[in-house]
Formats: sequence, structure tokens, C-alpha cells
Amino acid sequence: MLSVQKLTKTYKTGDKALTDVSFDVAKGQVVGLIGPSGAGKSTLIRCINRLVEPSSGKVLLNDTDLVKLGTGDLRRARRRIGMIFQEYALVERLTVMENVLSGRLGYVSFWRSFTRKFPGADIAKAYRLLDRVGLSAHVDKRADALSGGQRQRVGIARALEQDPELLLIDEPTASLDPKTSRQIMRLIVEICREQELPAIINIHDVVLAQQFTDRIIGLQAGKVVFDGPPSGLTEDVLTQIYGAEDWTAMRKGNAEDEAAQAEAEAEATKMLRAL
Ligand SMILES: Nc1ncnc2c1ncn2[C@@H]1O[C@H](COP(=O)(O)OP(=O)(O)OP(=O)(O)O)[C@@H](O)[C@H]1O
Repeated sequence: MLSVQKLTKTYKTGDKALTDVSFDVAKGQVVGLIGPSGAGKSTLIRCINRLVEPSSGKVLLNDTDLVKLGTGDLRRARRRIGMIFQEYALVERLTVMENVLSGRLGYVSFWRSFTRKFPGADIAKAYRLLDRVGLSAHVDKRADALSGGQRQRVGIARALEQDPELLLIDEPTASLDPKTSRQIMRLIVEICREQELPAIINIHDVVLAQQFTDRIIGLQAGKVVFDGPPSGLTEDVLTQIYGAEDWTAMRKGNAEDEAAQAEAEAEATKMLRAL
């Protein structure tokens, strides 16, 4: 379980990015983190894995306070935090399998990683995970030969190869089309349930967050202004999180995305019928 307690971050510039942010995430629960630009979403994710140093507060991952850890212990703790990124962060010239195995780099000796001789158990696990994310047929392909959705599946498998106790996911669908975005969200949520993994997803797309996550945390100017089930995200709450003008603009944008997707699907159906 993850427990964030009174987390506060003030940058050296004086920007107060987070103020007394507190919440717990149980095993298997997927939390969607929403809020306008500058609300503190990235800062929160980065404070949890200490890519950004919190000013005060606690981050307990299965009872270990990550904020208190020294360099060596922090490195070991970070192995247990799987990260999934918007731009996938794959090594393009390496194969799918090699990218997934890179999730073990924190565990294997320097020599093994240098020679890329991974233990058999790691390789077997990578095969299992690639099967789970639907990439069995692409194991030996180079990452740069994959589609965006396939790349993100590699990113998911790589994070799982780490044996994580927590997933931190930054805008996983921002570079994907609406249909692929839904497939990726569904996959993430299913895997979190299967492996009882807590996850926090920084996500701009409110509709997608509502559709797939178990719980939404809304940040506004560094404070939690909503924490509850997706069904609790009423127009009033969304207006409170985003401000009236921005929420109206976002809603319009979502409607346009959906209309464009429906149009593209209708066009594809028409083309297939014409074959
Ligand atoms: N390295 C930094 N130095 C100083 N201030 C920063 C730094 N990073 C972020 N901030 C400030 O902290 C606040 C929160 O920023 P953050 O990037 O966490 O927001 P966000 O919700 O992730 O925004 P976005 O959705 O645009 O990525 C903002 O006021 C921002 O200007």
C-alpha cells in the first residue's frame, strides 16, 4: 500500500507546487490524477519516487518512508516503483525483449548488464509479460519498428519486469489515438487488478480517467480538491478543479475528439465494405 502524508513541495523559486497532500492507495487500486496545467500533478508523481525532493511530509510504500531513505536504500526502493511514460522511453535500436529486460537492470550485476546476459528466470518472465500485453509475435522486433500502442505495451511490460510494488504512470495515452488509448487504459487497469498493484496515473483526459480508474484525485493549485469515485465528478466539481472557462473548453475538445473518432471509424467501415 502507498500512503502519502502531508506532502508539501516548495521549489527554490518560491513556487508552492504541493500543500499538505494526503491520500492512501490500496493494492490493486488505480487512481487517476487530474487537474489543470500547473496544479502539481507531475511534482506529486516525482516527489513519490523522489526525482523531486519533497519539502516535508511522508511517502510510505509498504511501511517504508521513501522520503527518509539515503542514496543506496533509495536506489533499491526505486526498483520497486515501475514507471510508465507518455513517450514510452524505450531504447529504439534495441529489440522488444531487450527493452523489457532493461527493467531488470537495477537487479543484475554490472557485468551481466554490460554483456546483456540476463538470468533465465528474467527471460522467462519477460516472455510471460510480453504474452500478457499481446506482443508475443514481436519479441525480436526493434522498438523503432513498432506502433505507438505497441511501444506503450513494451513500456508496461518493462515496468512489470521490475517486480514493482507501485506503478507511477505519466500521461500514458497522450501520444495515442482514442481507440488505442482505451485499449492501453484497459490493459493497465486489468494488470493492476491481477497483480494487486496500486497505481497513480497522471492523466489529462478526464473522460478516459472517469471510464477506467477506480478513483479520482483532483489537484488544484497544489491542493487536493476532490478525492472520490469517478461518479462523483459532477460538473460542479470539474468546474471547481479546472475553472469554468477551462472546463467548458475541455468538454468541447473531448466532444470533438469523439466526433472525429466516430467519423474515422465510419470512414474505415465504408472503405472495408468497398473492398
Ligand atoms: N523545477 C521547477 N522549478 C520551479 N517551479 C517548478 C518546477 N517544476 C514545476 N514548478 C512549478 O510547480 C507548479 C506545479 O507544476 P507541475 O509541473 O507539477 O504541474 P502539472 O499539474 O504537472 O502541470 P502540467 O499538466 O502542465 O504538466 C507550477 O507552478 C510550476 O510552475
